[in-house]
Amino acid sequence: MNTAAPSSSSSSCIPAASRNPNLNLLLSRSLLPRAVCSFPSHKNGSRCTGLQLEASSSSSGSFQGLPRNCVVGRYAAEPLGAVATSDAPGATSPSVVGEDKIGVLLLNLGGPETLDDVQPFLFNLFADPDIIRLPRLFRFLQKPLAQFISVLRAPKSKEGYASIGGGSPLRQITDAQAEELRKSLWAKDVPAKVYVGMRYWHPFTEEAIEQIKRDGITKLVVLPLYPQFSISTSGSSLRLLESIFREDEYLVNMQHTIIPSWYQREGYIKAMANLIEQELKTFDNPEKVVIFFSAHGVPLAYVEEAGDPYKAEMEECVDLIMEELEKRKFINAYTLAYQSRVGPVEWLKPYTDETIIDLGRKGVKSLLAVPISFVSEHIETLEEIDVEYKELALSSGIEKWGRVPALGCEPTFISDLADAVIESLPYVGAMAVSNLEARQSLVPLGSVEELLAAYDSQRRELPPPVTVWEWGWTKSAETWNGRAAMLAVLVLLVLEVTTGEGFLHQWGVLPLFR
Ligand SMILES: C=CC1=C(C)c2cc3[nH]c(cc4nc(cc5[nH]c(cc1n2)c(C)c5CCC(=O)O)C(CCC(=O)O)=C4C)c(C)c3C=C
Ligand SMILES: [Fe+2]
Repeated sequence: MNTAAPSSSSSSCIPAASRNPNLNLLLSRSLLPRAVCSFPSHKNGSRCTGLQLEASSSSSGSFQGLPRNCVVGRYAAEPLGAVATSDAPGATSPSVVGEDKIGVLLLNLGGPETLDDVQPFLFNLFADPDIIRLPRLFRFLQKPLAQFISVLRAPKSKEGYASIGGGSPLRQITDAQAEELRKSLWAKDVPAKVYVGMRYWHPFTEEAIEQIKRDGITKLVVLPLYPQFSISTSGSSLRLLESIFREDEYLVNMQHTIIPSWYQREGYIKAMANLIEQELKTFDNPEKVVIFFSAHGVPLAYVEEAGDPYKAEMEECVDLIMEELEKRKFINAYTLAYQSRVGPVEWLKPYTDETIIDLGRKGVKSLLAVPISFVSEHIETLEEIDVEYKELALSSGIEKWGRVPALGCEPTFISDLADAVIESLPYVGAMAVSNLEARQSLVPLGSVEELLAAYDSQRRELPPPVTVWEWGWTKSAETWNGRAAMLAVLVLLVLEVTTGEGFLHQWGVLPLFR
């Protein structure tokens, strides 16, 4: 039985110097031409032209099926001619390109570093209106609700983090990725400083921004470390960033650009295919292995009500990886499912656990799990996939189980991120000059709202992913009854938590969660 653990070498941080020299060919290549615009008004996947961001901001925000970021754009060829390397790699002073100091800000989720961090980390997560969006009238309940849910969930989450060594590895891995990216940029003659800004734990985005200001960065490339865009991940981080920028004179004047998603980049696709190929070869009969892509889920309402492009981007990403594998003569069966749902609302389907059981029932014997929505090892790869889903697979009739490691500092991947940064440099500060080509391709200063509006124009209320209460006969009645009941219960719970009195205390339930 093959129960091979993911090989650590591919996810460990290998010096940029050892990367494949052929990859330098990617340096001047544009973003994959295959990536088509699927803004709401372009449902047939036609290519973007002109002011897509503005055009889409007035549309309905409910776009099933195809919405994806318009990150195609042509690459304006000449920008790096002006780059002058003035520091040696490894120097600590901010990078200087001509008069400019270039910074790259990596945005990520963040994770609790100790078990004591778990509840406050969860509070930050649930206090985010892009994770739980309450009706306007009840916004004042966001923080008490976050407090309540985080206290309730903390014991289960702590168990998970305890089982992977007492905390999330995310900070360490993201720092290592930042360092490798810096080295790769320097090796490509782009001396830049790389910063890490987390959404829910240290180093917080605000801390990174303070450092960027202290370093006097004049041009900033913002790169969310999520390959696919979701309102709940990159969207949330970008919304926060824009609010920080708006309130700060220095930042308002600093030129920047944003790479909203990059799942379709050739280097990323190749890096994923490399890792999959490597793991496939550890099976006795690689051709019989079903490749099982498992992505972090989001509540269905994000896609169906708010227009989150996440599902469409995920599906396209899987197709691109499989096409790459086919080119390498791996014609395996494959499937995509969604994991890590929280609470009883409906999330994207099919669910990973149900799909594993189903595959076992259908007689599949070899399964290779591929985490697809995130580029670092984290609790959901190390605990949920490696322990829970593996056990489930083995008890469902699957005999051989393997798991592809997360990309981490895989050199092809890091080199491609560096290329993405370099390709974005011509667009830095593009809004200031209203450069149409730039607006078509990347997200310029001040345009985050426009980007989000493309998917999330009405900022609709989204059912909290963690609490639901439903009754009634029609769908609409159920929804409104559910919301009203849920809010009534929330008010009672908040009162109970804040006063220390109420039915849960009477029943002796609440102190259990303390
Ligand atoms: C693309 C990746 C992710 C999406 C989309 C996403 C949406 C999402 N997540 C929650 C709730 C939780 N997420 C938690 C941890 C967590 N989430 C992601 C990634 C995505 N989340 C990662 C990488 C991690 C792990 C970070 C780490 O510590 O290593 C947690 C905490 C862990 C737990 O208790 O299970 C929660 C809760 C929601 C509600 C959501 C979409 C609305
Ligand atoms: Fe999550």
